[in-house]
Amino acid sequence: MAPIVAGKSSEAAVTDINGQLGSGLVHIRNPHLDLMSEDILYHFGLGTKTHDLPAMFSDVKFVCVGGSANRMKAFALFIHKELGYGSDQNNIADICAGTDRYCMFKAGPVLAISHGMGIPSISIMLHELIKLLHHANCRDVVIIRIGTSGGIGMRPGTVIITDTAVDAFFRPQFELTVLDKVVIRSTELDKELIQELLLCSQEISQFNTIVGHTMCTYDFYEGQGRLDGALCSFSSQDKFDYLMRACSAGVRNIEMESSVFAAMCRLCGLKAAVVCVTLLDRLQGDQINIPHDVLADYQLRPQILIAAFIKKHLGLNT
Ligand SMILES: O=P(O)(O)O[C@@H]1C[C@H](O)[C@@H](CO)O1
Ligand SMILES: O=c1cc[nH]c(=O)[nH]1
Repeated sequence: MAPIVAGKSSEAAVTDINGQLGSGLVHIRNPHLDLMSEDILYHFGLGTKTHDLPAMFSDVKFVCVGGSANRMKAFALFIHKELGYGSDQNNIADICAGTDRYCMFKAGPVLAISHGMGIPSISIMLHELIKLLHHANCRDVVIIRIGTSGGIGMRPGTVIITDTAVDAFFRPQFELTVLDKVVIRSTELDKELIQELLLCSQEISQFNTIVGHTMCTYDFYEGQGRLDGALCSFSSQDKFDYLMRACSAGVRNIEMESSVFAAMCRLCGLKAAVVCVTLLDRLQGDQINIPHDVLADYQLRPQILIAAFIKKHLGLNT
């Protein structure tokens, strides 16, 4: 089946998006939505008739997303304190408490949301998040994924800012089957935002941060060339050769959400970035066996960088 390549149509999309970016509004690319009298954001437990979304969210300027609910709650508490709103846990309530699919916390202009693991999970969250930002009339929103990853030839604890998310063939694209057609979308991320984040990390100077390609896979084990899953059909040499080819193609880390995140945010005119810490060097092994306190310290690194970035944007001292 011939895929629908996003080449020409995505160029048209960029023109569209630029127009939309002028107003700063989120670009919803679905004509059916206007015909609906109510929109239920089922996995958030929110809706346009049951909740006053503009009153709840119109001041949102930064959205931070990550896989784990606990990490995103910890980030919400951290940013709440960093922005000077205090450290009282009681001030942070889960806005999606009506459902256990995702959790969502708000600290002033910052929204923190968990997205679970993998492309299907983050993509459902993004559909509802992007519609939420649209219904709430949010403007000039920056969205950042703060996650964990496996590095390739990187010292564990290195923070990688993604320039382009690539697939398992190292192509800068995300493929989705829509009806019975394969749709291909670009996974390029905002260059200006990448440089701003890199500068921020140099200013805080607390950990090594680099810019590179991030490979996004559909699986943690075989899909990332691990030898320690329940199934494995390749040799350790095959694994090593594949990771070395990825490295030669510019891939510096591997995770499981960046491609659909980049593609959807780009098409909807959202300035987006992916910032992931590496938990291990995949050329050295597959198992994540670092002590709990080291893991906690590593997971904090993208949060520290993004907190500094947000504070800088808000004109607060870092
Ligand atoms: O945001 P997180 O740390 O969940 O991202 C990576 C990619 C997968 O979701 C998960 C695998 O452990 O970690
Ligand atoms: O190796 C790793 C570590 C975290 N997340 C991944 O997807 N892969």
